[in-house]
Amino acid sequence: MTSGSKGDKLPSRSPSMTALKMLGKKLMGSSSHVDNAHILDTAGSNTITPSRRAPAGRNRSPSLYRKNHLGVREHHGAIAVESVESSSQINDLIAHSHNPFLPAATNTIDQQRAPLHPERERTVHTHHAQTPKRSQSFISHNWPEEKNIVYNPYGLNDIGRADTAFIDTTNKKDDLSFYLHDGDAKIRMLPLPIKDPNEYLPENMKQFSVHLADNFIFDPDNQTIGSGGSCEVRKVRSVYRQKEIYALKKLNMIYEETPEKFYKRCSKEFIIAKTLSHNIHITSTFFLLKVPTTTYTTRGWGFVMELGVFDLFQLIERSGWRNVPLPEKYCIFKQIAEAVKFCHDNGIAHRDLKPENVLLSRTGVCKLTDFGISDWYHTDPNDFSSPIKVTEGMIGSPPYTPPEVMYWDAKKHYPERLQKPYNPLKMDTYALGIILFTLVNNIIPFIDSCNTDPRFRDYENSYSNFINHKNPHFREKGCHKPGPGSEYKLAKGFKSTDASRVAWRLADPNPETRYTMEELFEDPWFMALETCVDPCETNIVKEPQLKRSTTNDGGFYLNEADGSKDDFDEQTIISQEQPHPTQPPLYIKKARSMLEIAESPNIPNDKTKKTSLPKLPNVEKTLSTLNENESEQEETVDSILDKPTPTDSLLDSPITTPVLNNDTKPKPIELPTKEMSKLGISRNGSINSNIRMVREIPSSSSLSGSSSLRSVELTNGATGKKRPIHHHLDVQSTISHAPSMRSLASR
Ligand SMILES: Nc1ncnc2c1ncn2[C@@H]1O[C@H](COP(=O)(O)OP(=O)(O)OP(=O)(O)O)[C@@H](O)[C@H]1O
Repeated sequence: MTSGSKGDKLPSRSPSMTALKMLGKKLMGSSSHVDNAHILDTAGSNTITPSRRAPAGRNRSPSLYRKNHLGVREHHGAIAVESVESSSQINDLIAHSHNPFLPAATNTIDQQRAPLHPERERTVHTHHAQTPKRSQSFISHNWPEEKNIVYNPYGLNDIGRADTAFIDTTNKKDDLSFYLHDGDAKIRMLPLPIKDPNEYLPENMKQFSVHLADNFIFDPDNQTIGSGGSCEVRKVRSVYRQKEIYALKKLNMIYEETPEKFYKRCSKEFIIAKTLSHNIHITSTFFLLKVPTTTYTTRGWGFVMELGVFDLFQLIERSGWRNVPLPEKYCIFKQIAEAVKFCHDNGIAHRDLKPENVLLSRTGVCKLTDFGISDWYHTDPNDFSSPIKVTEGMIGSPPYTPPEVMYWDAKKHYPERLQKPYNPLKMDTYALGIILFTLVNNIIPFIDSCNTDPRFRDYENSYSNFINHKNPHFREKGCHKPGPGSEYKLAKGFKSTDASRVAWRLADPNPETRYTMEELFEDPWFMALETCVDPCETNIVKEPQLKRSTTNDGGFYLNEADGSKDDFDEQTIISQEQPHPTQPPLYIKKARSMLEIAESPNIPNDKTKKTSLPKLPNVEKTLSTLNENESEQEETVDSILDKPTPTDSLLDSPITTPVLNNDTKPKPIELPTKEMSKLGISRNGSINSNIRMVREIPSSSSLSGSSSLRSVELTNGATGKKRPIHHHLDVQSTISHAPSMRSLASR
């Protein structure tokens, strides 16, 4: 059961933090943070440079929920990659931003030479101020700098490509993709041809098939089950086993992003997500595929992922959440902590932890997702003994973003001296602390983790008060004395001074003394927490089968591994119809007769030879639905994919629990240098990928109720997936359609 009615067919925008903030406003009886600009004027003069004070009543975005990704830069241990820019400098760069890909010709030349000083070539570029036509929902977002585009010997692929003309996003006249909207002003269309994801993936991740339509079909209800700043999430089914349902995270190119940057950003997210897809607390990400244009989706790239039932935010916002016993909340917290630990153990900092990025499986297992701004945190991503790479710039989602990162928020106008490189791991531990506060108090503790927020100032004062008067050793390593008690507003809800210790130590405003993950896992209270999931359980969702792969000439290859499976009992013939005079024929298959199957159960399977395979049903339908204008286009695989894919009316199978059967152990990340170069990732692992905007929350109707899930959990008990201690999905909701939240969020 979700926050919305089951019959609701309209995808609802997420109330997200806006809703929490609204709730916070109600519960805490304080003025909204939209009014906080004046606080800047009244805050201590030592922290705010008068000349930089925000004018009272400055016009902030109606959307309080936002992610800022302005001017993120990385340091490599002691080696600074470039001089520190202040907010004002960043703003200057915004005003004079240029795209490192520019001009296209220069860019391709640049790609052919190794820079003498790659770091120097990374300059900060932001687009925050000069977006010509930004949709309302993007107003509050800072745009990622264009940086870290380094020597890319493989970028030669771009030479002569149609999309090189689109690289200049600062010059809208030349950027034809700017005009290629799908009707939604937010989303830009990628120029054709859509690039092959394999071009951007390291050898060990290259995929047999790169087209969604080869092996998947859209779920018939075709609903958006979630969306974020640069994605929309829909259900897809395996062509072969239609009961197997997965999530397709369709990635959108956004304003100011070049196609090349889009490809690099998405492939980086995919590589990280896939690398981590070996843990029960990480949402499995399977494939990075080309997605065709459909009735509701524009062409592009998308991830096929494990399907979550809903995210943790949606659970917390339910009215019944406040009745959830603390041990169950702590169980959720520990599961998230396990996920974060796994990321860190694998060299990755998540950097955007928040309830929206924790999905719940059908059996109530918490799974971390959204690695869109995650990064390798070692200076050498392949060497886990190398120093931690510190970060600069504003990233993340307030209030889960710690104070040391908030100093980089240009909107806060903090003095430069406060903007110091920070440890991304401490970002994650701080966010864990805020998540724990939120789980326990049913509300975020404050809106921004910085002193422009009066609630945060209260918290800081309480922190100092507790240390000065109650426990002077509180911040010392190994001190497990009781934390603050019920006399402190943000400790009361824990009903345990041990639990409050953990929350406060994690959300320590001072990063130097903040709990590390190691300290968290050594904390006696945390260690004693019982979870309903065995943390050693490595079973993850079964990877969908890829059996067919479209070739460049429109035919298909058969996957040797899967091709002889008995559920694939067709034979192929060559179609008489040719899609285009210049194109070779499409290969289609006809069903084999029972006699033929009996005579030869297995299909001859020679992977070196192109096997004639069926033109997929959806592609066939697609071809028949070409509209006049589009049919004038030369038909390539890409153009076929670009046509609407009709939904398959035969799909009416009930949703079933994906099979959990993978025993793969976590592996350290191994990313060859050349592959990293190809991705535009420097040796320090940095890449400009920090693009975040307003998110939406799935329509509740797309999500299943929990009553049937309990039985799933119990029947699966024998496989050891989850101990039936808690059922985290059983949270009542009586305010599923709070209009104020929805309407505010959808403004
Ligand atoms: N695999 C999935 N199964 C079900 N729902 C999902 C899945 N992945 C994402 N969602 C839903 O879509 C939302 C947005 O997804 P995600 O956070 O990955 O996108 P994003 O563009 O990075 O969003 P944001 O801007 O909030 O970070 C999630 O909060 C969740 O509600």
